[in-house]
Amino acid sequence: MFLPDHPENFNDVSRAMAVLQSVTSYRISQSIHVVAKLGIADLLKDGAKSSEELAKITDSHAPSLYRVLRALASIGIFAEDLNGRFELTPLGSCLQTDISNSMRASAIIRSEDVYRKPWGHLLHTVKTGETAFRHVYNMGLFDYLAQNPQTAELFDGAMTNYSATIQDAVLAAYDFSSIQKLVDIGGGQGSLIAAILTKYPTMQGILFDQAPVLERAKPLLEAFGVANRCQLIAGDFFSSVPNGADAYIMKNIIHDWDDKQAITILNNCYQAMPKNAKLLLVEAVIFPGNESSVAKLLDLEMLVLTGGQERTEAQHQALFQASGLQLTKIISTNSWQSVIEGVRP
Ligand SMILES: C[S@@+](CC[C@H](N)C(=O)[O-])C[C@H]1O[C@@H](n2cnc3c(N)ncnc32)[C@H](O)[C@@H]1O
Repeated sequence: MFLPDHPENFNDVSRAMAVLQSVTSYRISQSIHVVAKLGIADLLKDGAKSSEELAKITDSHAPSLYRVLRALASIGIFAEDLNGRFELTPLGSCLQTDISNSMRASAIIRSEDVYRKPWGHLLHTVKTGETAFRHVYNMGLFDYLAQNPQTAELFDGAMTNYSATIQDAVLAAYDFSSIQKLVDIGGGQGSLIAAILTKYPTMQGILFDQAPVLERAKPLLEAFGVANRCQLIAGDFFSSVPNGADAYIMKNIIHDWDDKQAITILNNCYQAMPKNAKLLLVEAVIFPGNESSVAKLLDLEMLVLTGGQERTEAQHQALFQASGLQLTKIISTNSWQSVIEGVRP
């Protein structure tokens, strides 16, 4: 956060500068987008390179690339040495491709048209309540992704990046040991179910998502060595979900949808669940108060892109109740997401 924690302690100029830093943060996101897209962090993983060398490999304009790298070095993304060569820093390392804490796909997609154009229409959403994405593209985000496979691949990669940052916290906070068969509804590329199946070697899994997404999930499940215990089932969670498992998990699904749609998905789970089966949501819970909150900012992505929302405990409770489910507990994790556990009574 750029804004000072206690703005009342700052003078007029420092307050104005703090606001200006937030207002101009696009300079940073656009610059990170460029270096992520050019794969600069991957090119630096074996050692420092000059902007001329990097420009030659990436077919770029060296003086312009230098200015972008210099600016990013000023905020710790890279470091420039005395010979004008750039090297990776711990922050810049996160822009590499094949590492567990990679944010490269996230950095790229955030400044692509699929995100950037709708964000330019936030005012329209605030004036009318219409989701900016629908206003711009005349369809929902997931229909757009189905029609744009390259963007969809990037989106899945960004979700996988995101998941990697919280799934250890989920595994540490929640005991899955009583579960024999777990269905991950809208599980994307399967990184969460793969991590759970790895920790629980006798558990069987089902990864449920749209067919093209499942195609992209196969390599990840194979890489984790769990493909033989994880069935892939394609379908539409607005119609039905696989029957008869003793637990169902949905990570960052319900927040994509408005209350009516969320209740339809939850009720389809209810219909498929045997008595006493568990439903687990991995979602943010919005708490009252003005503390800085990842969830309150992510909520704006839902406002702009999907038409969903991040929810308070009472709002989650109301969704469960309207779907026939009983919310049993909310377990906070060592991340900004919680595990919300429910049961089919
Ligand atoms: C925000 S992503 C979450 C992916 C994954 N759970 C994660 O946290 O990384 C939403 C997922 O829902 C899937 N999805 C969207 N609409 C769907 C539908 N109607 N039926 C099944 N899956 C759907 C998308 O393909 C995508 O994988």
